[in-house]
Amino acid sequence: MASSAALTTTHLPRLRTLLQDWEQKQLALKGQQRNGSEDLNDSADDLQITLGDNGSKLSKDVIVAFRTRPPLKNEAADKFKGNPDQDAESGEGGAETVKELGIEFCAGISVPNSKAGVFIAHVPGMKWSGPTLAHKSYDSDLAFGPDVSNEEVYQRTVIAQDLLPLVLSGGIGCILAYGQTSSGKTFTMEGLEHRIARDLFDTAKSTGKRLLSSEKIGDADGSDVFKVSVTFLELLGKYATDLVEPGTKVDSQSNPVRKEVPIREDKVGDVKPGLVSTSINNSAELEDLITNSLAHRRMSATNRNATSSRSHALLTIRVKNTLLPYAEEGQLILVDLAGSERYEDSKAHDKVRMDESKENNKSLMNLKECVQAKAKTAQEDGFVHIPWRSNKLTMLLKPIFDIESRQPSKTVIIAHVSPHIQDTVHSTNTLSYASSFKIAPPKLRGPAPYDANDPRTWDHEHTVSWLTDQFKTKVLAADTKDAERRNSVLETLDDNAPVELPVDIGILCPPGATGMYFGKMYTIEFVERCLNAVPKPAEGIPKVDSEALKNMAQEIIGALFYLVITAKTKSRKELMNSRKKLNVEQSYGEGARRFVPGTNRTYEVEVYDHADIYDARRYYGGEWDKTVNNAIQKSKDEGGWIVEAKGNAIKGLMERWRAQKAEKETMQTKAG
Ligand SMILES: Nc1ncnc2c1ncn2[C@@H]1O[C@H](COP(=O)(O)OP(=O)(O)OP(=O)(O)O)[C@@H](O)[C@H]1O
Repeated sequence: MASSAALTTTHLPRLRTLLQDWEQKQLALKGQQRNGSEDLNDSADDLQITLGDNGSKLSKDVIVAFRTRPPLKNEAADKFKGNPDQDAESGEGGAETVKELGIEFCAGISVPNSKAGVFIAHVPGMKWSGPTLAHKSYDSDLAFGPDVSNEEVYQRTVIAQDLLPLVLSGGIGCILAYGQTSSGKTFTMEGLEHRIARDLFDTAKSTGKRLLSSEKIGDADGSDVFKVSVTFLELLGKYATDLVEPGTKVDSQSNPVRKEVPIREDKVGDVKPGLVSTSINNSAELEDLITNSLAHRRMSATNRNATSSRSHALLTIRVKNTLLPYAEEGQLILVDLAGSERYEDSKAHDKVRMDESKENNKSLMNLKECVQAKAKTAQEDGFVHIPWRSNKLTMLLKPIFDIESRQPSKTVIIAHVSPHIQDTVHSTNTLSYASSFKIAPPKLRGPAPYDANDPRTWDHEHTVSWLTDQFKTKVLAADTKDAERRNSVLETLDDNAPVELPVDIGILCPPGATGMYFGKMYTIEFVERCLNAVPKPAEGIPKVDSEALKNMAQEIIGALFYLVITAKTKSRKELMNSRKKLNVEQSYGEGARRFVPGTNRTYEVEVYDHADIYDARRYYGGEWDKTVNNAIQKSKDEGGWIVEAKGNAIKGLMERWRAQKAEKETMQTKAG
C-alpha cells in the first residue's frame, strides 16, 4: 500500500474518480434499500441515534467522538505540492498542476449521516495498475462532520452528557481533544471553553436556587452557593508551567519563559501542582482568563500548521458547594492535547522540538493506556490496572483515573482528523486510537447474592432497612450528645424504642430504589433528596434542623460509597488472586516479563504472576517507574541493550519484593 506521503498531484484525478465511484455505489445501495425495507432501516438508524446518545449518557464513563473540519482556503494546493522527482519525470509542475486541473480537494473522510458515530476513511494504495482506494469504517459514540458547528458539538457533548450538573454535584468531567496537528483541536476546545464560560454561572445559579429552596430558604437567588476557581497549566514535553502567569523573559524563539511547576503526588496521594488559582465570579471574568492564558500558550510552525500548539493545555475549573463545605470539589478538566505527529512530519524540527514531539507522543500513548483501562473498568467487575503514574500528563488527570476515588466522573474524548486524503494514514491512526475506547456498556447480569457489606447486592427492602438503621443510629447519637450536654441522667437508650426519623424513608427510597441506585448518586443529589423528604413535624418544628440533616445525609451517603468501594476492592483482590499466570504483556507491556540474559543477546522469558506484579508495583509506588526508567536511561547512555536492562531492573525489583514479603510472613508466623 502506498503511504499517503507518496501521493502526488499526478494521482489525484484517479483517486477522485475512485472516490466518486464509491459514493455512487453507496447511493445506489441506499436506493435499493429504499425500494425494499428502507423505511424500516432509516427509522432503525434514527432509533439507533437516539438510543446511542441516551445509552451513552446513562451508562458510560468514557464517550468517544470523532470530528473533521472543512478544508481551508488554499490548503489543498499546499498539501499537494507534488513529489518533485515524480513531477519532474512526468513533466508536471506540482502546485501549478493542481490549479491547471482545477483539483482543489480530495476527501479522505466521509461521514455517513444516517448512522450515529461512524467515520469512513478512504485509504489510498498503489498497485501495478495504478492508485487504489480502500474504505475503512470506524465507530464512535458521536460523529461530527465538517459542517457541524462548535455550538452543536457543545450541545451534544457538554450539555447532552450533563457535564455541568455533574461538576456542580461534586463529580469530575473531562474533555480531551486529540488528533494530528492542524486537525482542529484548538478550534474545538476554544469553542467549548467559551461556551462553558457562557453557561456555567447560569447553571450554577439555578442549581443553587434549587438547593436553597429544598432547605426552605425560598427567596435567595442561588448565585452565591457555588465558588468557582480556575487554573490553566501548560505541559511542554516534561516541563509544566502556569499559563496564567505572563512570563517576564523570552527565549530564543520569543516564547515567554516561565518557571517550572513541579508535578508530584503528595503524601495523601493528591496531585496538586502549585498553580495560581484564580477565583472567578462571572462569565466575563472566566472568558478573560481563558483568552489571556491562551495567548501565553507556546505555538510554533509545524509542517502542517503555521501556529501549531506544541504543548498540552489543561484548563481546570473547580467548583465548591458552600452549602456542603465538607463535600469534594467538582472539577471540569478541559485538555487541548499537543498535536500527534508522525516521525516523518516531525523530522524537519530541530533537536529540542524533536525531543518534545517524542515526549508528546509518549504521553499520548500513556494516555491511551489509561483511557482504555478506564473504559474497561465500567465493563469488568474485576481489576483493571490504570497506569496513571506513568507520566506527568496522566498524573495530572489522576482525578479521572483513580479507581478508588469516590467522585463520579465522565470523560469525553474528541478525536480530530484532517479532511484531506493526503492525511488519511494519520487519520486512520487517530481513528483507531480513539475507537479503541468505545467499549460496550456493562452487560446486564442476574442479581448477585445478598451481601450485607456490598450495597451493589441490596434489593429495595435491604436498602430501606439499611437507610432506616443509619438515620436511627445518627438520631440516637445526636440525642445522647444532647442529653450529655444538658447533664441529664440518661438511661441506656433502647434500640427498639420508636425513633422519630428526620426523613421519610418511603419518600427517600421509593419502590425500585436499591443500594446500587444510591451508590451511583452524587452526594449533593442525595442531600437534596433528604431535605425534600423531611416529614411534616407534629409540633411544627423539625426535630433535626437542616444543617444537621445535611451533615447526617453526607455521612450516610459517604458510608454507602465506602461500602461500595471496599466491596469492589475486595472482589478485585479475589479476582487477582484467582488469576494465575496471565498474559501480562497486555497489561504491563514487555516490562512485566523476567528477562534472563543469555548468549548473543538471546534471552529466556519467565512471566511473573499478574497479582504479584500488581502488588509489587503498589508497594513500590513511584520507585518502580524510577528504577526501571533509570536503568533504561543508563543502558541508553552506555549504548547497552535496553530490553535487557529493563528486564533486569524489573527482575531486581520483583526479587527484592519477594524477599521482603517472605521476611514479613516469617515474622508474622513467629508473632502469631
Ligand atoms: N470545524 C472547523 N471549521 C472551520 N475551521 C476550522 C475548524 N476546525 C479547525 N479549523 C481551522 O483549521 C486550522 C487548524 O485548526 P487548529 O489550530 O484548531 O488545529 P490543532 O489541531 O489545534 O493544531 P495543532 O495541534 O497544530 O495546534 C485553524 O485555522 C482553524 O481555525
